[in-house]
Amino acid sequence: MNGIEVANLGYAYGAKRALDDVSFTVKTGQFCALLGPNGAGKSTLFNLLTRLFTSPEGRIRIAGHDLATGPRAALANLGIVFQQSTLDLDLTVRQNLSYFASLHGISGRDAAQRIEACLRKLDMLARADEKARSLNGGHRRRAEIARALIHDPAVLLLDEPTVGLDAAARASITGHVHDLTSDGTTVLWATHLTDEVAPDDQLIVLHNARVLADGICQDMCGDTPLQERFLELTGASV
Ligand SMILES: Nc1ncnc2c1ncn2[C@@H]1O[C@H](COP(=O)(O)OP(=O)(O)OP(=O)(O)O)[C@@H](O)[C@H]1O
Repeated sequence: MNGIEVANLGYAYGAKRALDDVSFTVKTGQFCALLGPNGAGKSTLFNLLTRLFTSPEGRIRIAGHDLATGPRAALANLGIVFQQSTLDLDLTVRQNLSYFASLHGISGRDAAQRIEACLRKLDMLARADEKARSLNGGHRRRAEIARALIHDPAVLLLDEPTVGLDAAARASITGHVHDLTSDGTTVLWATHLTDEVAPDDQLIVLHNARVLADGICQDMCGDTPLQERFLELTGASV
């Protein structure tokens, strides 16, 4: 089974085509970087994958579940990290995760064990009882990623999760999220930063509403640096 299947997806804002005949598959346990310049259609795609938007054009399957005909099962398999932080800054990290666990109907010992396990995956257990407000930007992001894993989703979506962070925090978060694939989590990571993509990641280049390229990064680039290859493909600046 694949983590994500998107087939012939289209979306328009009035006359403006934001996605046009977009198709791709992300295998279970694969890290997939969705790379595109501003306006490529990344946010629109995320809004469709999370069902904030719906479209009559095309089909989306999450962990084998059709998002249109089986939205409950599809969304239960989805963890989401939005570009803007949604932590409650007055709660501790543990309380933020506990709140999310409740929303998913998880409580008691089960919730406590999941919170510990998710925080451990992001190397955030030592900060569990600190208020979110006292954390730096990188740690806040790691807490949010841990929170997105609380219901053990098969697929994790992250929309430009490193925006506004320094190089060290970006590298740490990128590394932690790559590690999540080792237990079979499928990751779709939207970015416009080529240094967040590893050679064996799947890379989908989105430009002007269409998929320009889809493959394993090192196969796509050969000896050419990704930044250069990206510019060749899009003619855009990153
Ligand atoms: N509400 C809207 N009405 C009209 N056009 C829109 C609307 N939202 C987005 N668009 C257009 O649709 C296209 C795709 O936008 P989208 O936000 O999905 O791109 P993006 O890749 O996420 O860009 P960014 O990195 O800047 O967030 C762009 O040309 C954008 O101007």
